[in-house]
Amino acid sequence: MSLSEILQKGRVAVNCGILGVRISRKYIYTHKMSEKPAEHTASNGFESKTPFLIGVAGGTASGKSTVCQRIMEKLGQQHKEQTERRVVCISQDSFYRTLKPSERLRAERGQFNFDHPDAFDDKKLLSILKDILAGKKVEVPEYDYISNSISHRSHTIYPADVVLIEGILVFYFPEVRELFHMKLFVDTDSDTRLARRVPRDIMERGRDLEQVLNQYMNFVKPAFEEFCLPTKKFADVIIPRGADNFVAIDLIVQHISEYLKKNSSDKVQLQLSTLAPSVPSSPQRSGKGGRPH
Ligand SMILES: Nc1ncnc2c1ncn2[C@@H]1O[C@H](COP(=O)(O)OP(=O)(O)O)[C@@H](O)[C@H]1O
Ligand SMILES: O=c1ccn([C@@H]2O[C@H](COP(=O)(O)O)[C@@H](O)[C@H]2O)c(=O)[nH]1
Repeated sequence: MSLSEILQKGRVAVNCGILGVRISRKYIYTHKMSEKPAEHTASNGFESKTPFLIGVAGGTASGKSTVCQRIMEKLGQQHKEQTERRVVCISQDSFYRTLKPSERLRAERGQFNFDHPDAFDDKKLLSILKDILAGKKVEVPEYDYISNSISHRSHTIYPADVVLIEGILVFYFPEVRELFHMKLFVDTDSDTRLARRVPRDIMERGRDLEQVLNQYMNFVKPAFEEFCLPTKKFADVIIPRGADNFVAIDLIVQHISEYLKKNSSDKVQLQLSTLAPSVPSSPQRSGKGGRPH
């Protein structure tokens, strides 16, 4: 059964161990109304030909970016020129707010809470998302984790059919949350997340082991429990094990590709070469004997 068929079935909460699907009444309404998805009557108040906006939340290092990357790859978007992309991805990290001098000093000592909602400029995020939904081209800054600040570089996000926005707290701010047509939550076990965050922060974000562990225990873990985890309830689709969950990713890709196909009469043909369901080739992939997370 395809994800869209599941979506037509009514208000259900399914978790078959592979893919947790939680569908709100509002969401079903949106999709039942959208026989022609190109003109989806958005539940977010934006009507007609606005991009299909997908929020991807989950704890740090749960695999949000990797899941988005897989979705882009499977839709043949990853290697396209920015101007040609029909699916684009943005990170919430681009919307960290500028720190005051005293906060900057604390951040340098690993004593600033980057996992608290106050660390973000949610108004700016909201305004950019509204521009995207209005079909505008926007500039999204790059975040520099070494200097703990927005860098001088930015990416131009051209109007696209589908926009993914990933981040730890994308479902936290109600006005932002309400803009999404689809909400995904990447649900990866916390030990696995910590085991991934340590090497990533050391190798890619210029931290040392002590800093990473202190920050994790003092800020990341408590803030995850207080602010991120409670937003799981807003998700339409929960993806256990993140990017390892080939079945969930295939279902999501199938749903997006159906949307794109119906929306593509006047646009370039999609290259859906990799849409066939992935065949489990290892115990880890099939879930038999793989890592227990
Ligand atoms: N399924 C996976 N198996 C192994 N490593 C993974 C997997 N998913 C993500 N990673 C690695 O874990 C780290 C965090 O993943 P990432 O996708 O950046 O998470 P997030 O965007 O949620 O912070 C990265 O180094 C990434 O390469
Ligand atoms: O300057 C910064 C900004 C953020 N962080 C940490 O990043 C993660 C969010 O990014 P993910 O890719 O989702 O992990 C968050 O937990 C912050 O603690 C940082 O360390 N420094």
